Amino acid sequence: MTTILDGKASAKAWRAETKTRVAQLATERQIVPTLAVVLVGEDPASQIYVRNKIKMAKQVGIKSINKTLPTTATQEEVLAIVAELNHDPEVDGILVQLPLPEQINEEAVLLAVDPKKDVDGFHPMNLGKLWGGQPELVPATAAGIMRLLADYHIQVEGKNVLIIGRSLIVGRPLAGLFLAADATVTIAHSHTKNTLELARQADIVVAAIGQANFVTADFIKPGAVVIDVGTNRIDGHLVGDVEYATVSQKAGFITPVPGGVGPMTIAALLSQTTDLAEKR
Ligand SMILES: NC(=O)C1=CN([C@@H]2O[C@H](COP(=O)(O)OP(=O)(O)OC[C@H]3O[C@@H](n4cnc5c(N)ncnc54)[C@H](OP(=O)(O)O)[C@@H]3O)[C@@H](O)[C@H]2O)C=CC1
Ligand SMILES: Nc1nc(=O)c2c([nH]1)NC[C@@H]1CN(c3ccc(C(=O)N[C@@H](CCC(=O)O)C(=O)O)cc3)C=[N+]21
Repeated sequence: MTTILDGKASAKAWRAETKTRVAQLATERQIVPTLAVVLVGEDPASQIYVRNKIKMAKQVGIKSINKTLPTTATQEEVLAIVAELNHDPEVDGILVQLPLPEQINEEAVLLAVDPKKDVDGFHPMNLGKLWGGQPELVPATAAGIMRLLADYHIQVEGKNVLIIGRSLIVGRPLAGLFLAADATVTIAHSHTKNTLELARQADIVVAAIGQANFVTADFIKPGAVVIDVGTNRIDGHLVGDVEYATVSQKAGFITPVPGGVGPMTIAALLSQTTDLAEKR
């Protein structure tokens, strides 16, 4: 029997906790947690994220500020907006949607975000803290995945974890969190020669690749935990990186897409924005 890791339900419970904290900030300190989102261009996964994020923020009482720029925006324009948000005392968290269009230097933009407002945890200082074993501001997808595992009482300590994908948004920070939680972590990427063999030995497999149905039942040890981060649009449908129909027959636990990691990402972001507002 496979247990479906219901990210939608878990995220709902987490948002309810956040909502209580937001209400407390309003009554006790007249503070409204505020999240600023910078979106440059029209990346489809980013558009899904931004749309859901705005809706959920509203639901818990967090104020959203949206800065949307065309695909043709210059680096100076993006940096000017980041500087403005850094200096705005009402803004608790700043999130720059990735990927950025190619004319913009991603590293320079992420470095420009005030590390104290870096709600996405992408600033080198926050990534350094995470890799140093002292996580503070943690990328939302990674934080959301760890919370989902905890909600289902899935033990991480001593487990063999394979993360497929090494992006700044998902693979790298998640590896840092699993390591901090005492798992044995392997990261596979496009140069890895034996991803299939590595996956077959893993107790927990995380797919963060961006290719529909990449992970098939062949990859999975019976009873393993499968976390599907992929958000691929195929003929107007959202599908993950895992071939759900077959893998769900073999796995012990699996996240669906939609309704798995996505909602947890948003819940994590709202919780972390509230953490920052509490520190004002
Ligand atoms: N649900 C959510 O909350 C979120 C969902 N996503 C989704 O997750 C997916 C991944 O996103 P993101 O991490 O940003 O993607 P990136 O494109 O930045 O990274 C993809 C990673 O997959 C690796 N990869 C590509 N092909 C293979 C292969 N054949 N074997 C092993 N590894 C491979 C790449 O390796 P290399 O480094 O060598 O190129 C890279 O590290 C996307 O579908 C995205 O939309 C992303 C963030 C949050
Ligand atoms: N700086 C930055 N941080 C990110 O975390 C980031 C990013 N940039 N760029 C884009 C990717 C993608 N991403 C998603 C988050 C939630 C859903 C989500 O809510 N998914 C719902 C979709 C439901 C629907 O269909 O609307 C679900 O899976 O159930 C999707 C995608 C975050 N990313």
